[in-house]
Amino acid sequence: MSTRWPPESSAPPAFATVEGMRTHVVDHPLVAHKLTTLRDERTDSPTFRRLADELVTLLAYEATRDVRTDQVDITTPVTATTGVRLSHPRPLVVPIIRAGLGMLDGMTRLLPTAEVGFLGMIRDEQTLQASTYANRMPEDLSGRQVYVLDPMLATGGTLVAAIKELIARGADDVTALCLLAAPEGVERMESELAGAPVTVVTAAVDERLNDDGFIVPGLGDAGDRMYGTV
Ligand SMILES: O=P(O)(O)OC[C@H]1O[C@H](OP(=O)(O)OP(=O)(O)O)[C@H](O)[C@@H]1O
Ligand SMILES: O=c1cc[nH]c(=O)[nH]1
Ligand SMILES: [Mg+2]
Repeated sequence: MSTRWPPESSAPPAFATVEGMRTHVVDHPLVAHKLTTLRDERTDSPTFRRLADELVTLLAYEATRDVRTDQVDITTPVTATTGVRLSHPRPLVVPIIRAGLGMLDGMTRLLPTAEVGFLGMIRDEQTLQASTYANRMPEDLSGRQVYVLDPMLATGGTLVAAIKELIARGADDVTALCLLAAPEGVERMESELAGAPVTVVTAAVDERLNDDGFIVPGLGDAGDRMYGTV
């Protein structure tokens, strides 16, 4: 079950569980407002970058709902009490270069102590196959929570490959933050990562992919719009 774009009704937020993988569509008027401007072809690169940054911070609020914490004792100016702090080891944030880099500041604004790793991936325009051209991540991710940043979940090839690599290194809890997802990509994630500890948090699940593998209605090529290469 997913909330589709355009919305058909004032449906409640979708939070679906399929064999372990969860898809969470953040249903909030501010998210919808910013996403609409992001989609608009008239939006220029500086505005696109600013909106992507703002949207990530809103998504991150939901995506970090299960971030691990430890109880700590503190003393306020009034009395002793208990609270929580983020656990060690710290979460790892992995932006998928190129377009995912535009989501990094928005994420680390909420998680300033997170470690950051990098994956450079590109999707072949003809075959739509994803390949990795850069990998700078800790070798051992045993027991780590990881947040992957990629604005577009289209066929799912990029995110499935990225998440398989993280799980192979030992990550035991992976959350992907995407600005937009296609139903085809969500279904591929659910089938190829069935049973894996994976959550997708997105601002919307759109209608479909077109013949070129682009999300419809989508927002075009996120990397090109972010970095002005159109
Ligand atoms: O779900 P998929 O079908 O794999 O497509 C999604 C990927 O495509 C885009 O990257 P692109 O290859 O355009 O690289 P870029 O970020 O450098 O522009 C996007 O940023 C995702 O990483
Ligand atoms: O619609 C799409 C699909 C893949 N990558 C993008 O940037 N946009
Ligand atoms: Mg691109």
